[in-house]
Amino acid sequence: MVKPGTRFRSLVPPCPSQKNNSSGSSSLLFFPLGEHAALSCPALPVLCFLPPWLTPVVFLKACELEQKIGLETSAGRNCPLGGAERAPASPAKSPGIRDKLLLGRRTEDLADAETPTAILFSFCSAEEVRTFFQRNKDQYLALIFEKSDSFVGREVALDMLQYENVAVRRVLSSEEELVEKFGVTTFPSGYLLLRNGSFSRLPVHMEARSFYTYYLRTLSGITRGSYKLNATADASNETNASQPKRADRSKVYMADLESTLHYSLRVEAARAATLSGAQLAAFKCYVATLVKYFPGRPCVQTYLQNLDSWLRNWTEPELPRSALKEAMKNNRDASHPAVLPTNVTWVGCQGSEPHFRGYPCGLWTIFHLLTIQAAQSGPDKELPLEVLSTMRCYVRHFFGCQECAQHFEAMAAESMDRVAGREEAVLWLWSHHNEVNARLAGGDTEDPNFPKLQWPPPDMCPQCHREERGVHAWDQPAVLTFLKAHFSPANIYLDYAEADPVPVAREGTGSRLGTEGPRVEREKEEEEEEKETEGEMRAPGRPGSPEPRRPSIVRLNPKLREAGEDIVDLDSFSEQHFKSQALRAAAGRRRRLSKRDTIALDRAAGVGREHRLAPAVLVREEEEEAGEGMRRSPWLRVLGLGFSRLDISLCVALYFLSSMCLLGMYTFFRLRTRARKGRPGFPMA
Ligand SMILES: Cc1cc2nc3c(=O)[nH]c(=O)nc-3n(C[C@H](O)[C@H](O)[C@H](O)COP(=O)(O)OP(=O)(O)OC[C@H]3O[C@@H](n4cnc5c(N)ncnc54)[C@H](O)[C@@H]3O)c2cc1C
Repeated sequence: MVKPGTRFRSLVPPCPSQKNNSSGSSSLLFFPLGEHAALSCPALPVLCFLPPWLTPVVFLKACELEQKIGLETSAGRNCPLGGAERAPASPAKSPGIRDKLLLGRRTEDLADAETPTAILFSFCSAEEVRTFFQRNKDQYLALIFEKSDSFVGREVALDMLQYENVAVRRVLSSEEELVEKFGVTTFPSGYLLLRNGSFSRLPVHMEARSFYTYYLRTLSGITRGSYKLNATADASNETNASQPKRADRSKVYMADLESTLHYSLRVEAARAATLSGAQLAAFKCYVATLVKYFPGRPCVQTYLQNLDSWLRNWTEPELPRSALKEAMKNNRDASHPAVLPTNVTWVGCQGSEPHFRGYPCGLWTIFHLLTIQAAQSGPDKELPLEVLSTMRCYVRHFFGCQECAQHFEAMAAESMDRVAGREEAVLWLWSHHNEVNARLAGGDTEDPNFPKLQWPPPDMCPQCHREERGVHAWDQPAVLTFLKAHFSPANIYLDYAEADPVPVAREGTGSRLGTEGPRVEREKEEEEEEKETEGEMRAPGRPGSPEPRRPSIVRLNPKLREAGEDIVDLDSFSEQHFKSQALRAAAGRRRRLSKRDTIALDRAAGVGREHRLAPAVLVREEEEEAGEGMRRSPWLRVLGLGFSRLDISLCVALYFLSSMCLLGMYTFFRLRTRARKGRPGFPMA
């Protein structure tokens, strides 16, 4: 449970300015190996040609010298601004050797100016800005104007490294030409340049890292590298059957909620041939909670009430699917029609491709909605776990993604029981959903158009976010207020929902319930019902598709799995992005971007849930393989030099050759001297 005052952990190493004993080099842990090795010590190639006994001395001297040169260069020769603007090097903020080599230099002065390392540890000049779009294909250039002791620019650059079409550069406050050109008056402040030369200030609520990063990531055309590849690979054989719908993410859509209910009740829960024991109890509990708290249209509420009473009357230990199916049919002819639409239409939960989002998104939305409704309709301390326990039971017994269910169960087992009030339950679900978001962010199954953010993002709820000495923190009372408004019946919209079979009654559900979709023929509906509940279960959001829907699971970050319950990792995105970039760089082309780590949610009816771990394991293995270079042998880690295996092998080979060469020369001269000594002298004349 998120307790008041919980600190939200940042996985990106804290700014050196906030650390007391930082070496400042920890952020380099995840650098791509190539750069890492190259930066470890520039003397490496020289060392390879030295005989072993000279190595340590020369190595240390060379590194020392290089370090000095780096600093002197940045202080004077290359930097027209002089030493004044050099990045600080106080002992508390002292950067590591690699940082020192670059810190404070202009990006353009560096031979490897376009590498992440160069970008992060240097600053941008007017000339670089002028020629940027000629040299780069990016659509946007974000400039973070800041003072030399600020780290915001570097942090934002770091956060955005894996994103394409946008570049981030820091500009120092002393770069007069640029400061004047952009009319910068506050530091830090961010500006966005476009290819056509126009620019504007980043419209953020707060001049802080998370606000900049969030804004940049949501710009149109910004993609994460891997997704571009994914999309290209998929483009040829994927067709999105459903029409894209206009959705506003600040709204909740009835079409999503009803589609989710239909799928969960008639497909997911009715998958087993019979329901009994805990499974039957979980189902009854789910329906009863829906009746109590789901703010549905009257026909849907009647439907749920009828089903609930029918279930209450069912006293047999086993409930066969055929009986349940019959009980779950719509009844349009009754004086109070009981109808739960059978068409599946995703609006707010629509993915950019059919295999993204959809049902799991709808399920989260339903349960958030239920926790909020429960919090607003009873004494706070009364049955605080009512909705959360229902969700836990539903997920455990019915949710088609078994691995997801296991993760959720683990989270629930750890802290759900400690929830003592209904509002706390709302926040528990919110924070744990964010934990899941953090774990899945950057994974292959994340919809590129809907990146997994810590929710609500700053533009949806600026007052929910705070920065305390550069570290992100949530304002929980503000979050609660926001959640209550977002998941309120007044914010549920009827766009694309099936026409209400009882139009008169619609008035009761509020003015938001306005627009309507075409009414589905009853026969067609019944046909669909049959299709949905029998035989092969089809994908929601993909009508007629022969393929089962495959919502997917992303492998877990074990580090995050270990994380305590109270921690919400806002910055885990950056960490994950950065790490995955390092892994990609190390693995080169080997990485298969994929649906390989996806598992099928839906399986043949009656079989229940299936759990395919193999693909996830494969990916994990692949990831381990990719990260091999990072897991160096202990003595190398102790040295902390960042040599790759290739470096070491080359060195060993060259050491061996040079030693052999020396030995050969020694033997040759020795033999020659001996031969000379032994040879009789020329007879004297
Ligand atoms: C219980 C459960 C466990 C899951 N576990 C896994 C798993 O282990 N691995 C896996 O690959 N997938 C898992 N999923 C699926 C995954 O969480 C997403 O639902 C899915 O990837 C679709 O993501 P989405 O982008 O639509 O957003 P979702 O995460 O599904 O969110 C849906 C909507 O809820 C809102 N929202 C987002 N975050 C919050 C929040 N913190 N609080 C309140 N509202 C929020 C947003 O409006 C968002 O559009 C799980 C789903 C559920 C329901």
